[in-house]
Amino acid sequence: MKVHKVSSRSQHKQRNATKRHNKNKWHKKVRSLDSTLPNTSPGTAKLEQQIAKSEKPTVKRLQKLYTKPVTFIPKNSCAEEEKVTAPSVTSAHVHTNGGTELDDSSTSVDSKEWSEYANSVLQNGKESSNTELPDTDKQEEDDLQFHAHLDHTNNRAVLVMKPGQVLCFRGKCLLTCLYGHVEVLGFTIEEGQQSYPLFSSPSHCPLTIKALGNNPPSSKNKKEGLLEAKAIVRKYFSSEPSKKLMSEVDSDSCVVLLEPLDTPLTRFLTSFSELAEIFGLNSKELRSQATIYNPVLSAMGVTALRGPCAQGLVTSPSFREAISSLLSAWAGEFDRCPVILVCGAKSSGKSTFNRHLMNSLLNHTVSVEYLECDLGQTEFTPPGCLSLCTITEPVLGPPFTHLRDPKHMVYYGLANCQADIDRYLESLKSLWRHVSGESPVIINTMGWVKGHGFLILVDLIRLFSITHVVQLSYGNAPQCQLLTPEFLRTAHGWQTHPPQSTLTEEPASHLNTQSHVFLSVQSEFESAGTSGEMQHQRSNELRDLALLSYFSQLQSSEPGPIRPLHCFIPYQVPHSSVAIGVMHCEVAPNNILYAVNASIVGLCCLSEKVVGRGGPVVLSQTPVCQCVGLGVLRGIDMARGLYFLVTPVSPSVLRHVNCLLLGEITLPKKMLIKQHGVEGDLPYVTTDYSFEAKGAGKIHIYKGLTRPGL
Ligand SMILES: Nc1ncnc2c1ncn2[C@@H]1O[C@H](COP(=O)(O)OP(=O)(O)OP(=O)(O)O)[C@@H](O)[C@H]1O
Repeated sequence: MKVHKVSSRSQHKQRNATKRHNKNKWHKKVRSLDSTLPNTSPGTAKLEQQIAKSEKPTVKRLQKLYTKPVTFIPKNSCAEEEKVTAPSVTSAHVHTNGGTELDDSSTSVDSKEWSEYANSVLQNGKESSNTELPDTDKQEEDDLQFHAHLDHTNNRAVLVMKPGQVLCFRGKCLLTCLYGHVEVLGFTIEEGQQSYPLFSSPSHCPLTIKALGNNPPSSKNKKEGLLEAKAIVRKYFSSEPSKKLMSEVDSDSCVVLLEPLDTPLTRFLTSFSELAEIFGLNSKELRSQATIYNPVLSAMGVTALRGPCAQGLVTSPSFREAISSLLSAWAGEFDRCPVILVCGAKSSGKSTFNRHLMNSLLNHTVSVEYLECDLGQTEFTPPGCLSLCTITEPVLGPPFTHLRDPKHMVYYGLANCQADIDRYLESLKSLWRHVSGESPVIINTMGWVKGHGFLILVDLIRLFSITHVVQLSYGNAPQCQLLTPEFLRTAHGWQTHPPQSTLTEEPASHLNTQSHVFLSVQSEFESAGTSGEMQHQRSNELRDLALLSYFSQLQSSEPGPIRPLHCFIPYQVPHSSVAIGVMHCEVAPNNILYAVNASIVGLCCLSEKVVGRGGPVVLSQTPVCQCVGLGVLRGIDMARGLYFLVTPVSPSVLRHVNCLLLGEITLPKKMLIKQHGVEGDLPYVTTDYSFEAKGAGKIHIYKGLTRPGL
């Protein structure tokens, strides 16, 4: 897209445009002002350390938010179900494949392919059904049997699990607990609760559903429990479920409903050929034929795993102890809510620990606050953003499946903070001012634990009055000095110094002199400390996934064709109403529009009013201000003095945006190279390329090659 030089004529026209749009500078379908949007935080936020001493929320995690209604099944649907169920596989196959129960109702999803696959699994499997198994093997084989029954009419399946049974899987589905309770990534899902989306992607370790059985102190006896469980299973089928399935139901069973999961996000991601298997198996699982043949689960989008690939989350004793003492810290008496900082070297398992901790806390409280300090591997926002989120729902998948609207966010614009540590810390301080102090706070940190990265950790502990430090390590020696209270007494940070130190630059009263509880966690999972090498595991791929996830919000919630970026009607905003700034490098003011065009920009709110004199308003310094989301500046009209911007941010919030910040976070190449439904030349992409062109850049394709010497 062309960017013209600013001319006085265009400036004049643009002044008129500004007048016309004086009130609604964001022109599209601007609705009423959202009065709930808080004011911009000033650039140099003063540190507010003390969280008010406050009451713990007495409400436990909401239960019975809504019970999933049992779908009405028309009377004649039995006949229909019978029609689609043609037995094609004998039960002998089922047992020899070590773990699949094939109810007769499930055979419609069976096929020759499946039978062949089943046989191939059989050859690699351990035993056949008529071989005498030692008791432990029998137990194992038994545990691998997933008793699931498919309801064709409603395209859903009921799975009966016995207490302690674990289903480790790849794929995605919607899970509702119908009877008993199950645990997924630390979160307990009980009968009567809402449905939860589960995503198990090869980008991360597989998810597991663990049956916890029924609550023992029940008012019902065993027999009543059994009858209740059976009645629940029956309710979900139009005809009597198979005898085999019913015989598995017991008073202490767990009964879950599984449904396929299809959302704008999953449709958008899988529309890219490279991401077609984003919820499939990883190469190791494929190679080791780690799947359990179960057509009912497969029909719901779930592939059960077995053997070494079915370990799921590995929790070492220190991992479990840390979680348990943090839960006790929340349950016990305290003057201040626990503020938990989780740190460790790259790929030591910080984010996974955080997810487990967050979910475990959500079993006991309605919300957890999450301060994101990791610019590269963000949990709830696009990369390059620092944020404070209030989390009320469990996170049951990788970050790109659970982006949330943050309570407050600052766009830093880079995937690491080395270039400007002070701006990084000022941004975090400005976010910290919005911590409520009524919920436990989890602080996620970067994997940069050496040199300046380590000094930043020391600062964070002091600045945010951390009550608990969880430090993850792997191997025989810790990757950096342990951040114990004793060490903190004399340690220097980037901005802070030990309180007694004569070198201190800030008054000691501003610093946390309280001590923290130190919890050391030894990560014992196989790949601890090694960056993911498999597809979808590399940091840059995960960042792209987060961005794709963010922009998937533009897609329609109804199934239909995927729409490329240029198909969305852009907002138009006058040059003079929004300031523009480049954060990651020096760009001459004359070239700034070349730089921002066709780029991702942070949509930010400056506290002072932006009034231009016609032409673009260029910032000379990078402000620390609130960011409400990201957008793609898809065009600039110099003649009319307008920016054209595509964003999923709602118009009511956009009205507060008066600053566009450009950083180093770029659009995923996939979004430019694979534009759906475009015939002929792809917008923004050319092969007729001149290195001389201003604002142009070559698309680098990452081939996953390791640099020599690494
Ligand atoms: N306890 C665990 N058991 C099994 N796998 C794990 C465990 N913890 C982490 N992993 C896996 O290791 C990889 C890296 O984990 P994670 O993203 O949690 O590490 P991190 O320290 O947050 O990484 P980064 O420094 O890049 O942010 C992921 O694939 C994750 O699924």
